[in-house]
Amino acid sequence: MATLYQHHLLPLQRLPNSPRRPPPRLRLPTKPSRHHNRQLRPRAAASTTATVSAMEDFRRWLASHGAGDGGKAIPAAVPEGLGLVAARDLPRGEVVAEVPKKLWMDADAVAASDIGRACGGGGGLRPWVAVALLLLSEVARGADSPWAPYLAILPRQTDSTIFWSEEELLEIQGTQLLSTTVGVKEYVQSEFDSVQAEIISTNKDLFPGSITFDDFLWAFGMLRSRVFPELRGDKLALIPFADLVNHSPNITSEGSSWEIKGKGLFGRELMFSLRTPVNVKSGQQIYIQYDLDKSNAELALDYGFVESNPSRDSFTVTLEISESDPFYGDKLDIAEANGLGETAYFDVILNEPLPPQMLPYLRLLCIGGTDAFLLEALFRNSVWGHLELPLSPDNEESICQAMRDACKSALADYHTTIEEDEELSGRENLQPRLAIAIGVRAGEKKVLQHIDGIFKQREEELDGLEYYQERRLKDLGLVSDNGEIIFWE
Ligand SMILES: C[S@@+](CC[C@H](N)C(=O)[O-])C[C@H]1O[C@@H](n2cnc3c(N)ncnc32)[C@H](O)[C@@H]1O
Repeated sequence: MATLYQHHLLPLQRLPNSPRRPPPRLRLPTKPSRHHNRQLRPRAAASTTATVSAMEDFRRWLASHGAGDGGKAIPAAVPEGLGLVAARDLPRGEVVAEVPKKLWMDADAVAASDIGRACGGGGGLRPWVAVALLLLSEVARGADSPWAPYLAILPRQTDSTIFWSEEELLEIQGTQLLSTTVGVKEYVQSEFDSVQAEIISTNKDLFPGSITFDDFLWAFGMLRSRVFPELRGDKLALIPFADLVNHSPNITSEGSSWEIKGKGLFGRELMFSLRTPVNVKSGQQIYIQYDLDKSNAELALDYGFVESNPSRDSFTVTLEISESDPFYGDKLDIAEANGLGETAYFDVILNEPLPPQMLPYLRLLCIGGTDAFLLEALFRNSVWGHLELPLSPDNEESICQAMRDACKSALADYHTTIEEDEELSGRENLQPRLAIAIGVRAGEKKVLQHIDGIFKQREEELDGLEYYQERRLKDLGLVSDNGEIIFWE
């Protein structure tokens, strides 16, 4: 029988970011922004002044390195923290920021740095770990760092769930987002443990103060929220200036808003070039679309915001062939032959049909009794085709029941109802993190209700469906047009 995982309630006390941890000792950027945990650390008036001068330093730094593009976009304070504001009317497609490679924090910058020298060019490290270490070591250098004006304007936090306190995480109790957040932090912790042992503790000169897990998590969070999606993996790079551009849900164009091109003599100097995807009036903020494919949970985890668009509400259904299933081996063979495995993940989106392979996989999991003959080797090449349509009333009823039970039990694990969430979300002056929590948990529940609705409707239609045996008889010409079985007189 199938095992259905809806989500995992993870013990909060295991979060690596427990308040018992000592505060970070590395001096991280102090840019005040709305991302500061307002409840715990209200913005100090003095630091606002520091930001103004930090912004001026940053603009000067950009100008002195030939970054910009004729001053069309100006880094400025905006509701999302910092952003890019149009200095004049800009038509769609206009280049608004050009950033030469010498300013990027990427694998080549790591290789050329002391970090690169300390670890053989940095090539043995995961790309994000290498750039994270570069970021932290440059922060440690303070004013001596060539990137100092950029580092000074980076936020101390975003509203990504990786930065939430345990109390804030309680607001997403029972959600898949909590489970993912805990998993990501555990992953970052394990990477931190190894670089701490192998690089940080053995290169005290590069990291004169101690680097804590919170520092490393900050670096991870900066990369996660600022790297342009296509620049992941080996190409991972922080692009100062261009990375100030914020996201707007109103921009729905598919194409990329940026490119890397050669400039200068023989096009030798690489330049990151950002374009505005829409017309922007002078004084308005320039926005792009970060990623049309990300769910609200992914937006919350990566960037610390969500959208009210229902197509961002999604729930990942995890299905698994149970090892105790008497047909485990055959079912696994069939799943593998069709590109799936013992465990399969299906992202269901609100108000959209189920992913195409979900029903066949579910039917496979629930095969038993008189349908088991389909698992025989004789059917191996054709079985998936049969699974795409209902097999038998018993099998179809089992998948409906399994999914409806799973949805019911998942819905029972949330600590609020959709109605309560909707009431809360209508309140004024909602804290950004609470608004994210409400958006994600309401979205997950709506998707679970949507899945339940699909299987409820199917349950009601069970009698009217056509099953394998009828299809087979039809193929053999043994069923008349009105559905009667043809007998010989
Ligand atoms: C690439 S950075 C953009 C620059 C950033 N605003 C800053 O102050 O440095 C991405 C971060 O900007 C913020 N952001 C971008 N678009 C946003 C939006 N539509 N709503 C809320 N925050 C947004 C989030 O904190 C996100 O993690």
